[in-house]
Amino acid sequence: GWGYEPTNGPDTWAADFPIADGNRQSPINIIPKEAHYDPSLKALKISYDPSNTKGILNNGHSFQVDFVDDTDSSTLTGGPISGVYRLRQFHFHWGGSDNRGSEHTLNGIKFPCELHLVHWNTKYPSFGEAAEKPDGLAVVGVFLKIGAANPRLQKVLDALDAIKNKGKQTTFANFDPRTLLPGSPDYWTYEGSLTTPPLLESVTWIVLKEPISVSPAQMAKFRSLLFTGDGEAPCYMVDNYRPPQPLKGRLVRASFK
Ligand SMILES: Nc1nnc(SCC(=O)Nc2ccc(S(N)(=O)=O)cc2)s1
Ligand SMILES: [Zn+2]
Repeated sequence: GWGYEPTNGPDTWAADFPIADGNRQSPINIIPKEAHYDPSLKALKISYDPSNTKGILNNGHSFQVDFVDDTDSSTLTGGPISGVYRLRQFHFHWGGSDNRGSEHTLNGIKFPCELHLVHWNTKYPSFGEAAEKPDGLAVVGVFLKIGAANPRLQKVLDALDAIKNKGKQTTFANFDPRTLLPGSPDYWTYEGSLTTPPLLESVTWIVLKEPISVSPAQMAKFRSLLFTGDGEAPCYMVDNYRPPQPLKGRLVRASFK
């Protein structure tokens, strides 16, 4: 199956997922000077209910915190989207060292890590259905930059020892992902795709301008996870990021001047 090694990594994905060479692929390199300020863009409205937290899973590509999404209790509205999108899960992408790891880049600069909060449009009956529609998903991306330890991350990182191997999951409750968001509401937005197979072109990307902090020791926790299952030759879960893809004429809009 697909992965991030030389034999199954991003450069090989087009063989099984031809949409990899599509016209609205993600991530992209964001060049702030080439983004278009759009005064009609609304503020993001994010409201999460921590009691919707369902669990934490090592899926062999990243780890994700899953949310109960059978009601409108954890939602994203406003910003560039219309209607109500429900939080499904959040996960991260990171590098084997601090000079790489993010999927989106800023003026070609890679951050050590990037958080994705995945939401689906409730005009569709399920995540799976929404994932197949051009306006089906909205993912909020947050850059992490090396600095002081981030206490908001710690509860997530403390759960990683219990999900070291692919397929492992454990209970994880009462987490408010809002605590992971930076103070500034400023964002860039563009029409893109899932950044892993099936690479579906169904994502309205909302990338926040202000990074949050992560310490070197906290980055080491991310890098302690394994891509591999129990009993397999261990392979550290690092460099699980897709590099930037061609813009192909797309507009990147900014919510700020
Ligand atoms: N019918 C379908 N069910 N599930 C899928 S794909 C499962 C899924 O959530 N994939 C996913 C892949 C990448 C991203 S990301 N990195 O945020 O673009 C988010 C989510 S398609
Ligand atoms: Zn992601």
